[in-house]
Amino acid sequence: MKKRTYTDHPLNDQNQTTAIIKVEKKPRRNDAIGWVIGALLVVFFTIISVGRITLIGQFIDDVIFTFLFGWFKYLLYFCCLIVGLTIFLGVKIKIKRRVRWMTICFIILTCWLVSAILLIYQFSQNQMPFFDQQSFLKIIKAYIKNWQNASIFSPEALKSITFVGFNGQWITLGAGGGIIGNFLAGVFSYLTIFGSVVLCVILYLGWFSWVFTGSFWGLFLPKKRRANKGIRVTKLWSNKAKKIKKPGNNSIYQSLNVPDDEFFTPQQVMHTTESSDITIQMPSYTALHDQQLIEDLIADDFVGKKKTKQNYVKFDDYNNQPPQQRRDNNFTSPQDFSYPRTGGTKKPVVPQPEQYIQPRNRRSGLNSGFDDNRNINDLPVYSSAFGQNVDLNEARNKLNSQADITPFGKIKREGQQMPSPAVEQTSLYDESGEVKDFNQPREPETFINNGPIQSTAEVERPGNDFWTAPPKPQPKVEIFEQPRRNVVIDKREPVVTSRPPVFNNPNYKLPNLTLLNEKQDNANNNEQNKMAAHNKALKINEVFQQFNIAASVQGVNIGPTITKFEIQMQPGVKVNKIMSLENDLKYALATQAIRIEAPIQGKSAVGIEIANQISNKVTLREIMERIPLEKQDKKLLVAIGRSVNGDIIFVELDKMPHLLVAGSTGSGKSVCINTILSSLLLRTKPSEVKLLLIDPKQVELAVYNNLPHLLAPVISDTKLANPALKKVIAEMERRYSLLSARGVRNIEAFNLKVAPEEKLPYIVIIIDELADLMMTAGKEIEDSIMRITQLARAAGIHMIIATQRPSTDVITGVIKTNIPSRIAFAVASSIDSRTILDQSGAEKLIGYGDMLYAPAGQNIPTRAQGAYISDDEIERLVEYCQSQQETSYDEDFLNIENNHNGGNNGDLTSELDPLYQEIKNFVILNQKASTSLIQRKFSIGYNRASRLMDTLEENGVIGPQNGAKPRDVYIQNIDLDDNDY
Ligand SMILES: Nc1ncnc2c1ncn2[C@@H]1O[C@H](COP(=O)(O)OP(=O)(O)OP(=O)(O)O)[C@@H](O)[C@H]1O
Repeated sequence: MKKRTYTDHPLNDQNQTTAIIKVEKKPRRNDAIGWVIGALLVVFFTIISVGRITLIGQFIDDVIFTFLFGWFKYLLYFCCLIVGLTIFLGVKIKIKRRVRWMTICFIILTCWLVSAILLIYQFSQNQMPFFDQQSFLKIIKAYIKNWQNASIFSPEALKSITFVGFNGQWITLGAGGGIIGNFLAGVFSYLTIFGSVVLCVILYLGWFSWVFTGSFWGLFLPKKRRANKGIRVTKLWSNKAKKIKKPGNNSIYQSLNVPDDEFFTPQQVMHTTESSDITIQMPSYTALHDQQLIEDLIADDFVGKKKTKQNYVKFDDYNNQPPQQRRDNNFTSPQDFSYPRTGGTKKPVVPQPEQYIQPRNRRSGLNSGFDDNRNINDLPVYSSAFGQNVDLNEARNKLNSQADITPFGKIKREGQQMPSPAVEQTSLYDESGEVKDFNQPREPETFINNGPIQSTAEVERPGNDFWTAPPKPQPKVEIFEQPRRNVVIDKREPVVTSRPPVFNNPNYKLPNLTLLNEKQDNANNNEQNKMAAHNKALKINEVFQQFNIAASVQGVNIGPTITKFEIQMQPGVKVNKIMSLENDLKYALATQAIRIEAPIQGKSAVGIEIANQISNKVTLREIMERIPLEKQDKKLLVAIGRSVNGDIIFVELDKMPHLLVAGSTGSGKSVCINTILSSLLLRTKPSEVKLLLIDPKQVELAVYNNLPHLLAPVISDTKLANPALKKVIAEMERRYSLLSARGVRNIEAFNLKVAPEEKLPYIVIIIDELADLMMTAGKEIEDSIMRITQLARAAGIHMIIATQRPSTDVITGVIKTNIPSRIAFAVASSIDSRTILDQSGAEKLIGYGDMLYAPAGQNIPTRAQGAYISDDEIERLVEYCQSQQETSYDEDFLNIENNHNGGNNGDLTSELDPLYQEIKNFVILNQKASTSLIQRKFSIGYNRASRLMDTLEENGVIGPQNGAKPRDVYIQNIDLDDNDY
């Protein structure tokens, strides 16, 4: 059966940002009574059986437990009791198949061991021979006779049968491991009775090894070679604690603790539990409601009757909002809502919106189960209250217009189109693999992972409260059309000269992965690529035959954009012979895009990489979803892409510690930078990572301009780049003195020692076109880069540099030496490739994100398809981050601009912007002032808007920036004509 995950869900195939979810009052699950009755029965039968109370108890004890399991029955009774109690208490335990097998093996082995040891005891009493041809029969016969004598079927027991009370012996010597144990001990007694024990002990050790390492021999292998697939137990629970407990890295037990007043994505839980063999869901845990709600939606029929006691929640919208915002936003309807929880502690207090969808026949008939293949559009359509057929999409639209909620929790602005996710292509690779360390323990630490999935979105991480100010509500943006005039109130207070402390929103929630596009089902593409690969393999073999080379294709890896054929040669054939066939292969396969890797890293095979017939996009989301659990607290972990094998590649920037990205124009550099930036936004709060973006091209990084993570506005003036880098060097030196004062060696150790508000955030500098900077101030820039890259690692400062001119005057020897990790996208010539990677190969890449990735210390680069993120997704992410916290730049970095402009910051009024007067009027009339509002209203760029805000502040029209609070407008309801500010 197809494994079902949340992302497979038909609702998610709809390419829609919103799913309508119905929440109805459901105080108790329907099956709860059944559970309690079941639990009571289990406990009841356990007690009467173990105590041999009543005839039924004696019968069950004798016939099922003692006969089969012998002494082991007491352990089973204990387990039954525990199971009964857990059901009764509402604890749910989900066990994977391999654990069931492990349990069965444990029972069998234990029974065998007990019986075998008993035989040795009998041998010591001279009741049992060392070796006998009739051993097996004797043992079985003796066991059955013994059992019968001790059971209610013994002649004595039958004579004096008691219906209630104890009867018969509790422990009979012959019981041992029951018929199971005696059977095995009997069979293996032909190895002599000691041989049987020894074999059983060996198997026991193998069993332990299986449990703790995932393989029979694992425990006996050196640590490095162990599969490390031991069983994992996850406990899901929730309480009022604000922090989620961090799962232990190595322990088999992990605990996912979700504060019960917050919501989290089903993916987060599903992906956590997917990697777990035993999932224990505590009664306090209520998070699967979301999933339940989706399933209910699918299971429901839809009709249009109106009903009052129900609420509709736009599932994605709600999940995507920070709790603070959920509370603060003035939704027209619903205003405040919460999912009802089991136990019914929180009830929705909601003005009831009109209702268009209503469930019918819950869990009955056609809809009672979950059908993997059902599409939401296949759902039956019933007559609606509007006298016409309404399908789900229509209902959804109608609801949207009523509810007036945008996907990101803001008030919908008239005429504004909400971003709809672009359809992404991704490949469907086998996702059931396991976590593989790519090049550990080498640094930088890079991981390729196909394995257990862990969504990291929205996981509150402990120890990261760098906050300096209490939570502030997000302002609601409103625009008044009618100005009020003629009353003058000057609200000005004494001018505050010092900058307010940097505001950090303590309720800042990491963006949810649902903001990113889903991966698309590429089954068709994969099928076609598979067929094409088969034909290509035949052609490659033909070429070898034609040139009398004893080699053939032995393996094929179909990646997202490239297929890699593994060629094996007969002994004595030179690798160079295959290399020399490159042009002939190109000819035979009618393609230019061939790259030969000789040999493949870690294999005695030569790789021939050929572009796929159809390429699949690799989405950022599919990579982020597969970050393993143990990496979830790594702040600087960023997604790179997928290798030709379909493995996930991601990297920790702090281990890297700097990255050079180069490739010709249109090869995918900017997308790569965007995925790196987006990975950081998805995993870090503004207090944890600060970004300095230098974008001489002016267009690539402009979208990030309002991010709360920024140290300074995106620097697009090349003249400002070096002063900014100098500021970073100064910060680096300051950090070094802080580190040495504390006697620590790096920022991680420092942050562990200091109070939350003193913690230092990481700084990531991104330069998206080094060539432009090198042209303006080559030597100085090179010096600054050298200083930062040489020293900044311990201070938590990392640099990513991109360029489309991989020539030696841009990527100088100094820069190359100091930036050991490189990504090469397609370039024009092998010389360019050598400049980037010190070897050729990048000239054979096919562009569009096709890359060679060479982390520090890895000689042979890995070919990969870069992760893709669309502009829509980036906008959504940025908007989400911005909606939670306003931008507050570092004063030092803001001063760069002023200093550089000749220190004319006190002279802002001297060159008034032509829009100044108009904007001032607008601000006063509406009593609202924010950079983004002005940007939107007057369609101007960020820099200009923020300059205008500064001027307004300078002139006393508005107050200083105050964290997330809206700025004060000092002049209220003014007669504009009388005002000369
Ligand atoms: N990982 C990827 N997957 C799929 N398509 C990609 C990927 N990366 C880039 N592309 C495609 O290539 C186009 C160019 O990418 P990008 O803008 O990143 O190139 P660039 O190297 O930054 O170019 P320039 O230097 O001119 O800015 C994108 O618009 C996109 O269509």
